[in-house]
Parts: sequence; C-alpha cells; structure tokens
Amino acid sequence: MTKLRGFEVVKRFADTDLPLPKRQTQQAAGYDLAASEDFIVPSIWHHHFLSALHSLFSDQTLDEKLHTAADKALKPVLVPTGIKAYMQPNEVLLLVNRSSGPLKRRLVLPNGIGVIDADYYGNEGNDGELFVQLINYGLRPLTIKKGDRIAQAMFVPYLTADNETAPTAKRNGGFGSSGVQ
Ligand SMILES: O=c1ccn([C@H]2C[C@H](O)[C@@H](COP(=O)(O)OP(=O)(O)OP(=O)(O)O)O2)c(=O)[nH]1
Ligand SMILES: [Mg+2]
Repeated sequence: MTKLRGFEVVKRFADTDLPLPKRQTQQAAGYDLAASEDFIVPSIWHHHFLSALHSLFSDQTLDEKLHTAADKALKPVLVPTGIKAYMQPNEVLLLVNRSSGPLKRRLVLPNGIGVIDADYYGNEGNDGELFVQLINYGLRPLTIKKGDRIAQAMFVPYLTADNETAPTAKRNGGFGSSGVQ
C-alpha cells in the first residue's frame, strides 16, 4: 500500500511500545497526541509570586535569581511526543488544543496552532519529533502523565501563492531553525 500520510515512532523511542496517535471516534478529525513522558506544567501565576518576593529584596544576587525564576515560570513547556509525522509535500499537520484542555486542565497552546511542515519529518536536527507547547494558566502546577492526550493533530492540504519563487532551503529542525529575518 502506498504510504501517503501517517505517524511513526521517532528513532530515540525505536525499541519502545509507544502507541501511534489515534482518532478516538468514527468521524473524529483529530489524531490525539500523547505525552511520551511525565511532565509538570508550572502555573504562569507563579511568576507573580516570585516578582512580588523579588520586589521585597534589593539584594543584587537574589534579585537576579528571583527574576530568572519568575521568567522561567512564563516560559512554555515543550512536551515531547516521541512521534513524527509524514505526509504529502502539499499537506500540513495542524496541531491544536483539545477542547478539554482549558476547560478541564487550564492548558493552552501559547503558539495557538502548531504548524507541522511536511519537510520536518526525519530532519537531521530532531528526526521530526512532534512537541506540544503548553502553558498552564491555572493556579496550581499541573502533572501530565506519560500517555495523557494533550493535543490533537489534523492532516490538511495547503495552497501556495501564484508565481512565488519556490523556496530551496532544507529544513534542519524546528522552533526558529530558519531564523527571524
Ligand atoms: O507546535 C509545534 C509547532 C511546530 N513544531 C515543529 C514542526 C514544524 O515543522 C517546525 C517549525 O514550526 P514553525 O515553522 O511553526 O516554527 P518557526 O518558529 O517558524 O521555526 P522554523 O524557523 O524552524 O520554521 O517545528 C512542533 O513540533 N510543534
Ligand atoms: Mg517556520
């Protein structure tokens, strides 16, 4: 059978029984992505506490430490899935929140929608492993267990602009690998 699109386990999990993403019901559009390991997602409000504490002290070193800790509380976590996705060159895998994410777990995807490019698959930087960015706007840290379904992904075709000069650069990673300019 011709391989058109689908999921595979990444090399670093090759000899494990990591399950492939599945659709949960007959006409579900999204393949649910699960965390490949346990994860704690700190509350973003933790930074308020640290900043308040930070303002109480003028000590330079403590100031630095508290500032760094407060900033860390605002950095999204990158949850690994151990999974990579292959698809046709004119297709994209859109990674989106589950509706229960905010409702039940106070989780949001800070990047809104993850855009998984077809050329990310098997890239030399990270083998094309899908990562889910999360922030926890709840008041308490949230524990994500290995196997928890934390996002969903849909294969969709994408269109390109008329008479564009097709890019020739090779993808060698994600998360800003192509720079800013
Ligand atoms: O939620 C996400 C979003 C992206 N990616 C991976 C797949 C994608 O192909 C690559 C690049 O994503 P994007 O183009 O959105 O990020 P960028 O900041 O533009 O990075 P780059 O310069 O590498 O394109 O990162 C994920 O694993 N999860
Ligand atoms: Mg990009």
